[in-house]
Amino acid sequence: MPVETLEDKVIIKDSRGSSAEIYFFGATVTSWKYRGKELLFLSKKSLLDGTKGIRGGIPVVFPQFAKAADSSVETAALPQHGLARISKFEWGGVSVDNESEVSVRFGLNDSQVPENLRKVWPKKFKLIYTVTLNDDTLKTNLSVTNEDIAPFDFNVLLHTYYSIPDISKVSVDGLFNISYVDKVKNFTTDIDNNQSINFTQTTDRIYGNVPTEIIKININDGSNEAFLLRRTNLKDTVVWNPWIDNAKNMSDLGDDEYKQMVCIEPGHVTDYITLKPKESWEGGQTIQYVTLAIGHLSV
Ligand SMILES: O=P(O)(O)OC[C@H]1O[C@@H](O)[C@H](O)[C@@H](O)[C@@H]1O
Repeated sequence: MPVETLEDKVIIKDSRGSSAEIYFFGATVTSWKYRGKELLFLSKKSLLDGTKGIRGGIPVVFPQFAKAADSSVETAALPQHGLARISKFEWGGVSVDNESEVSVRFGLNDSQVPENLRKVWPKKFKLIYTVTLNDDTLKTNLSVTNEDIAPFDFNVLLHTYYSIPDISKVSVDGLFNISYVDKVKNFTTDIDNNQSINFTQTTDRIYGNVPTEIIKININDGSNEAFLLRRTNLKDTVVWNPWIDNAKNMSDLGDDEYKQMVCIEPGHVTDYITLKPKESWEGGQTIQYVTLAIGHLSV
């Protein structure tokens, strides 16, 4: 059975032994295993009972990234990272199931959103989230449709937590020379002139309008493993690691777990996408896990 639907989640398996698990709560992908090896981080302290957003995997951020800086925008009263990650999606069924690919869908419309959230952002919308597994590649794709009678604005972001052996052995390529807003330095704008990003302290950067085709997350422990991230219609990328002090202050992250995770989050967050009634927007990410020595990639 390549697709197993349980009460709280769906498990998909590909013919070569890769698998993924997706909770209905937030349509959060909580596990992606390449032939048995876990590639996504999920905190041991994460609640999975639908009372709080899941700490790990790939929470879907919609329609607001972080807290809105401008209190006059329509999404300003929503909680941090919006409503999708704390709403229960419905099962949309299997869309592809063949030798090379398994693809499943989840849906969310405004009537399924908790009442308190619907009150503060009373828009009619429909999300369709598609998760596709193909051996070493995971694709997550979101479509947003405006079912209201007036336009609305939204942010979107795929808050991907990669599982890593040690944060000191990770580097990220592909964001060199691109300006970013540094949340750690009071939202100042900066440009990194290091070829790769390395992690030695709290890192919380919003890279805007990233032209790079491939962002590469390298595991520098001699294993020659890397993730190749390709984005569709997601122009911005957030890079986040909470580091020691923030980890200690988070109830759903173990004190040392910051070492085992890095978030590389493709999204559209530096401004809002406006959708007119009946219009749809679509975007997503494709992540390939590579294990061979593939030499220097020019990214
Ligand atoms: O604790 P949350 O709401 O899941 O957010 C986690 C992090 O998410 C990142 O996307 C933000 O840039 C960080 O500022 C934030 O701390």
